[in-house]
Amino acid sequence: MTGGDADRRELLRLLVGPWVGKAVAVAAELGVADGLADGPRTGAELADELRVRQEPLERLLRLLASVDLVHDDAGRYALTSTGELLGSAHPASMREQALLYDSPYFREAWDRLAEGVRTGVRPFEAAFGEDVFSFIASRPEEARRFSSGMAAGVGYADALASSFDFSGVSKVVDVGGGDGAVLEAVLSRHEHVIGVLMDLPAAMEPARERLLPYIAEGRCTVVEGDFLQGVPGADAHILSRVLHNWDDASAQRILSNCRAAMPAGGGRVLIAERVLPDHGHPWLSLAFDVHMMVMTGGGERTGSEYQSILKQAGLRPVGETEMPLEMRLLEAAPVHG
Ligand SMILES: C[S@@+](CC[C@H](N)C(=O)[O-])C[C@H]1O[C@@H](n2cnc3c(N)ncnc32)[C@H](O)[C@@H]1O
Repeated sequence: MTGGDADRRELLRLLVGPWVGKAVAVAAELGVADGLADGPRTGAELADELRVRQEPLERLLRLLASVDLVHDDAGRYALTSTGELLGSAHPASMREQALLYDSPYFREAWDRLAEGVRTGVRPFEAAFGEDVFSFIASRPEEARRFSSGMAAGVGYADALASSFDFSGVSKVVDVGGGDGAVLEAVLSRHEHVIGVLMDLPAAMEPARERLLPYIAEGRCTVVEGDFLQGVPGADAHILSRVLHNWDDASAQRILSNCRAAMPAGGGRVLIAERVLPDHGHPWLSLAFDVHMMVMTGGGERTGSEYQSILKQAGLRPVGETEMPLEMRLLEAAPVHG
């Protein structure tokens, strides 16, 4: 029978999803994981440390326990391995991603989803009258939060740096490289490679901060530029989570600009994206597909859709590797080269 208790609970689980997401973001904001990083605490100890009220904190913690972010350790709250990722000092910390996804402008853009589906307008632009990158450009606090939130979501950077054979590459350009988390992974693993990070002005400061050791060594430069106009030359161009922000015409333009900046007879474009399968419903990739529709007017593509935009840009796929978080590394080479 349909409409039984199990169906209703399942639907309710989805409907209250935003409440749970908000509770996780609030835990990140209050520093719950930092407060538990050195070991289990009673509710009273944690409330004292975080300077919050014990009773509402314990109710928040009970909800976090229901989704396996904390657990009961002999009457004290302790982090699970998932909960540890909300700690700001964790090497793979996702705290900044939790804070970014809770940004009011993310929510306001999502509030326009119905309008976007009804009329085809871009929800972010309907909400704010400009595109997301212009919006961020005039708000330094949001630019910083965007950079650190994106960097916290780059849990595939080491996989990218080790999946591709960089032995024949002397110079790499990270096109739209954000705060440089991907380029940092490449430069740290491949000491013979020099790198250029290219992005909009708002990304310059966080990128220079992260890449400072490599800039000091003379192995890295950080440059402002518009990838729709052109990109610096290199043996390899990285496009990590860039193409999914753009419609096909602009994505082709970015790829053509990389193609034009490749050395005669070679070069690679390394595309890190979620690639939609022809069949099946991978929830993470599909959630990001709708998120891209809301935020940028872009979207995730299937393998054949990537092949088609590569072809239009004079490129051909030459390799594909699975990475964590449903990400893939697509390698492309010039069609004639
Ligand atoms: C989704 S972020 C990805 C950042 C980084 N590659 C990563 O994977 O973490 C997209 C990046 O594209 C940059 N961007 C947007 N429009 C650009 C343009 N016209 N020229 C250069 N960079 C641009 C943004 O500033 C942002 O850093």
